[in-house]
Amino acid sequence: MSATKPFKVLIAHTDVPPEGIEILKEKCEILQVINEPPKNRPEILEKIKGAHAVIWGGRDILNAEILDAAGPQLKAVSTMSSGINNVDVPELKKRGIPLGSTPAMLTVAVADLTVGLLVAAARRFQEGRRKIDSDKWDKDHLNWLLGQDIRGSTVGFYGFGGIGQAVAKRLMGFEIERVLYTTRNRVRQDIEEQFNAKKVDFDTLLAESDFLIIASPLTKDTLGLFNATAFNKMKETAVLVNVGRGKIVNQDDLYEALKSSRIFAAGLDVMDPEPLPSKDKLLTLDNVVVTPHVGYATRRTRIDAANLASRNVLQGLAGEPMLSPAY
Ligand SMILES: O=CC(=O)O
Repeated sequence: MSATKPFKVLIAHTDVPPEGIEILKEKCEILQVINEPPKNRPEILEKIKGAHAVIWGGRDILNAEILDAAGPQLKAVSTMSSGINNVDVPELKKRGIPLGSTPAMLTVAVADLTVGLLVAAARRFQEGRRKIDSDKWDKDHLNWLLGQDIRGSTVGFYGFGGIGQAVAKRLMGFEIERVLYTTRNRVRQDIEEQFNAKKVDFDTLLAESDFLIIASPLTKDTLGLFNATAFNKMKETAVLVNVGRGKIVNQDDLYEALKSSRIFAAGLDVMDPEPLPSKDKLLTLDNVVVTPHVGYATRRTRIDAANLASRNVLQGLAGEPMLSPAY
């Protein structure tokens, strides 16, 4: 009976899989948001009153307005994401509220999609599809639609955490030659050995990568980092893949670099803005493959993320450190 349960937890998104939040039921009364975003904001503000914890499933902003509406008894928040750039972290910290996130649960699905984008961009999927659509399938020229080889290539990672390493693991099966990475801290030696990986500075990463994968969070240091200056240092045959955040790339500069064939192609799961308008100039290009930020959109990933978010908030409610703290 809900009256006997000590805690109230708000599930602030309609699509959180019930299997993932099952473990909350023993100790918590579950309040579920029913409306879809963005119409759910007033509903969240109403339902969060008196909640002890919240699972923040969507990409809308969790800020002081939400925390004020909840009240001082709020003890734990968890996202179901890797990125937490939609959360006002200083505000949560100021109030002493622990925040959990679920990066480890997303790694496999995002890594799979990253490899998909890399192959699609390298092998010109978008252009090929457009040729078919416009009855321009050319069967007479041997050099038609030649792509970039993955075998024997140097793959560069901007950000070489869980996702980057999972991508590298998958790409070993494609017989890549070596891995370069740029991160603040060097990864463990055994990981470097496993992938024949070497930490390099940003300019070396740009100059030597055949495939350059952005798998890092958006911070003030990464905002707009991949701009014209960066693209001008890359190989003309290089393929850029972004599964981090759209704003890490200066998209106008990327458009110019792709249009002028300064770089070969790009595969993007993240863009700026999101949703990307259907009339965006980027979509006019043949050498860009886009997916609508679906890196972690698999059924199992969603369940696993909801489950970890639930365990995070249960820990927070018990006054224990979260299993996957965001800070
Ligand atoms: O992009 C997805 C996430 O940050 O979880």
